[in-house]
Amino acid sequence: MRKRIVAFRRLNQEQLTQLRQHYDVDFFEHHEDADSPAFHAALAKAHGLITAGLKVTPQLIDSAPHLETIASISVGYDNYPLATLNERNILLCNTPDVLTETTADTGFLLIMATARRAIELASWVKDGHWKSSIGPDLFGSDVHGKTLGMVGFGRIGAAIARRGSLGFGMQIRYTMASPKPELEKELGAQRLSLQELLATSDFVCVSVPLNADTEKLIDSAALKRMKPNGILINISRGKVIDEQALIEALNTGQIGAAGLDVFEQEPLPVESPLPYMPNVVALPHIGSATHETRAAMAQRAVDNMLLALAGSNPISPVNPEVLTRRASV
Ligand SMILES: NC(=O)C1=CN([C@@H]2O[C@H](COP(=O)(O)OP(=O)(O)OC[C@H]3O[C@@H](n4cnc5c(N)ncnc54)[C@H](OP(=O)(O)O)[C@@H]3O)[C@@H](O)[C@H]2O)C=CC1
Ligand SMILES: O=CC(=O)O
Repeated sequence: MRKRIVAFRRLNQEQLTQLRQHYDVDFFEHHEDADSPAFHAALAKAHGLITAGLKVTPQLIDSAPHLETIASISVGYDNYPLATLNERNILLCNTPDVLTETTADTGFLLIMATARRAIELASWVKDGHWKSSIGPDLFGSDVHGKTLGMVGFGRIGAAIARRGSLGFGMQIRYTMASPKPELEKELGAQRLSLQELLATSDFVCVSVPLNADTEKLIDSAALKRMKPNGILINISRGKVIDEQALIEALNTGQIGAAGLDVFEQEPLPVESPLPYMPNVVALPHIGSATHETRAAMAQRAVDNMLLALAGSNPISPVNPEVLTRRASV
């Protein structure tokens, strides 16, 4: 009997055809489908789950007794109950590398847009305020030559730092990462404690994963340590920052501005003040959202799934210990 795959969002026809050469595939294209009886019925029979943006709970895993492999169309895996997956010997795969440069582009877009007040001033022009040349009340601040503090210095953090150092002559600091001697050499990066980095960086850019250690890492005390005109960028996950504390810090002028791609709750609740604050650039979680990169991520998920269900090693497993355990049975 052919194995079955549930595919939830973001796959194109070619990718579905590729999967269907080997497996029966139930495809659910829309976010709302996750609440449908058809989705749950399909999951009850599935050996593989390919998904983007689905909150996978232990209960959901319980309702999928045949599940062997999950291929997430994302690099972050805070949406998955890793302990439950490990208990059930379910392999989880993600999509590192293929989205690194695009997400770093978005990170740098936030740096530029906040420092130069680009969104605020574009609205100002649209609203018909441009009657004469602008004065200092609308000036921004330089990006080149400034200090960029990376909270997390992995794939995406390093790619943002590279843009800052090589393109804009920024001084790079990093924290919340093991020592990176090669990057220190390449970029002149300096490893500091979180407290030192916050106090000395013009831009603080968060690129750590969300987990128990990093939740609310940037809290009210951390925000108080930042420079008065400091700019906070978040390209990782909303819950790494205490959002209420951030709103207060922005309102009281404790920090200069924030560029945010991610939020505690997504989509951002309509009552959130963040998108309306002049010193905030709020984007709808578009770190990797280009045609090229989203296609590459979906393809990586398909490749991971095909390899894993065929009993081979996938390209990017999150919990490879499952493979070792399977091999020893
Ligand atoms: N906005 C968006 O659309 C996107 C957001 N993301 C987010 O960005 C995150 C980072 O991605 P990526 O750079 O590829 O990941 P990496 O694993 O390459 O980098 C993570 C960095 O965080 C550091 N780190 C610090 N504390 C922890 C901890 N408690 N647990 C794990 N790592 C820690 C790591 O340290 P060390 O170097 O010592 O391992 C590493 O430097 C993703 O997890 C995801 O949440 C990713 C893609 C798009
Ligand atoms: O947020 C996106 C991801 O790939 O993680």
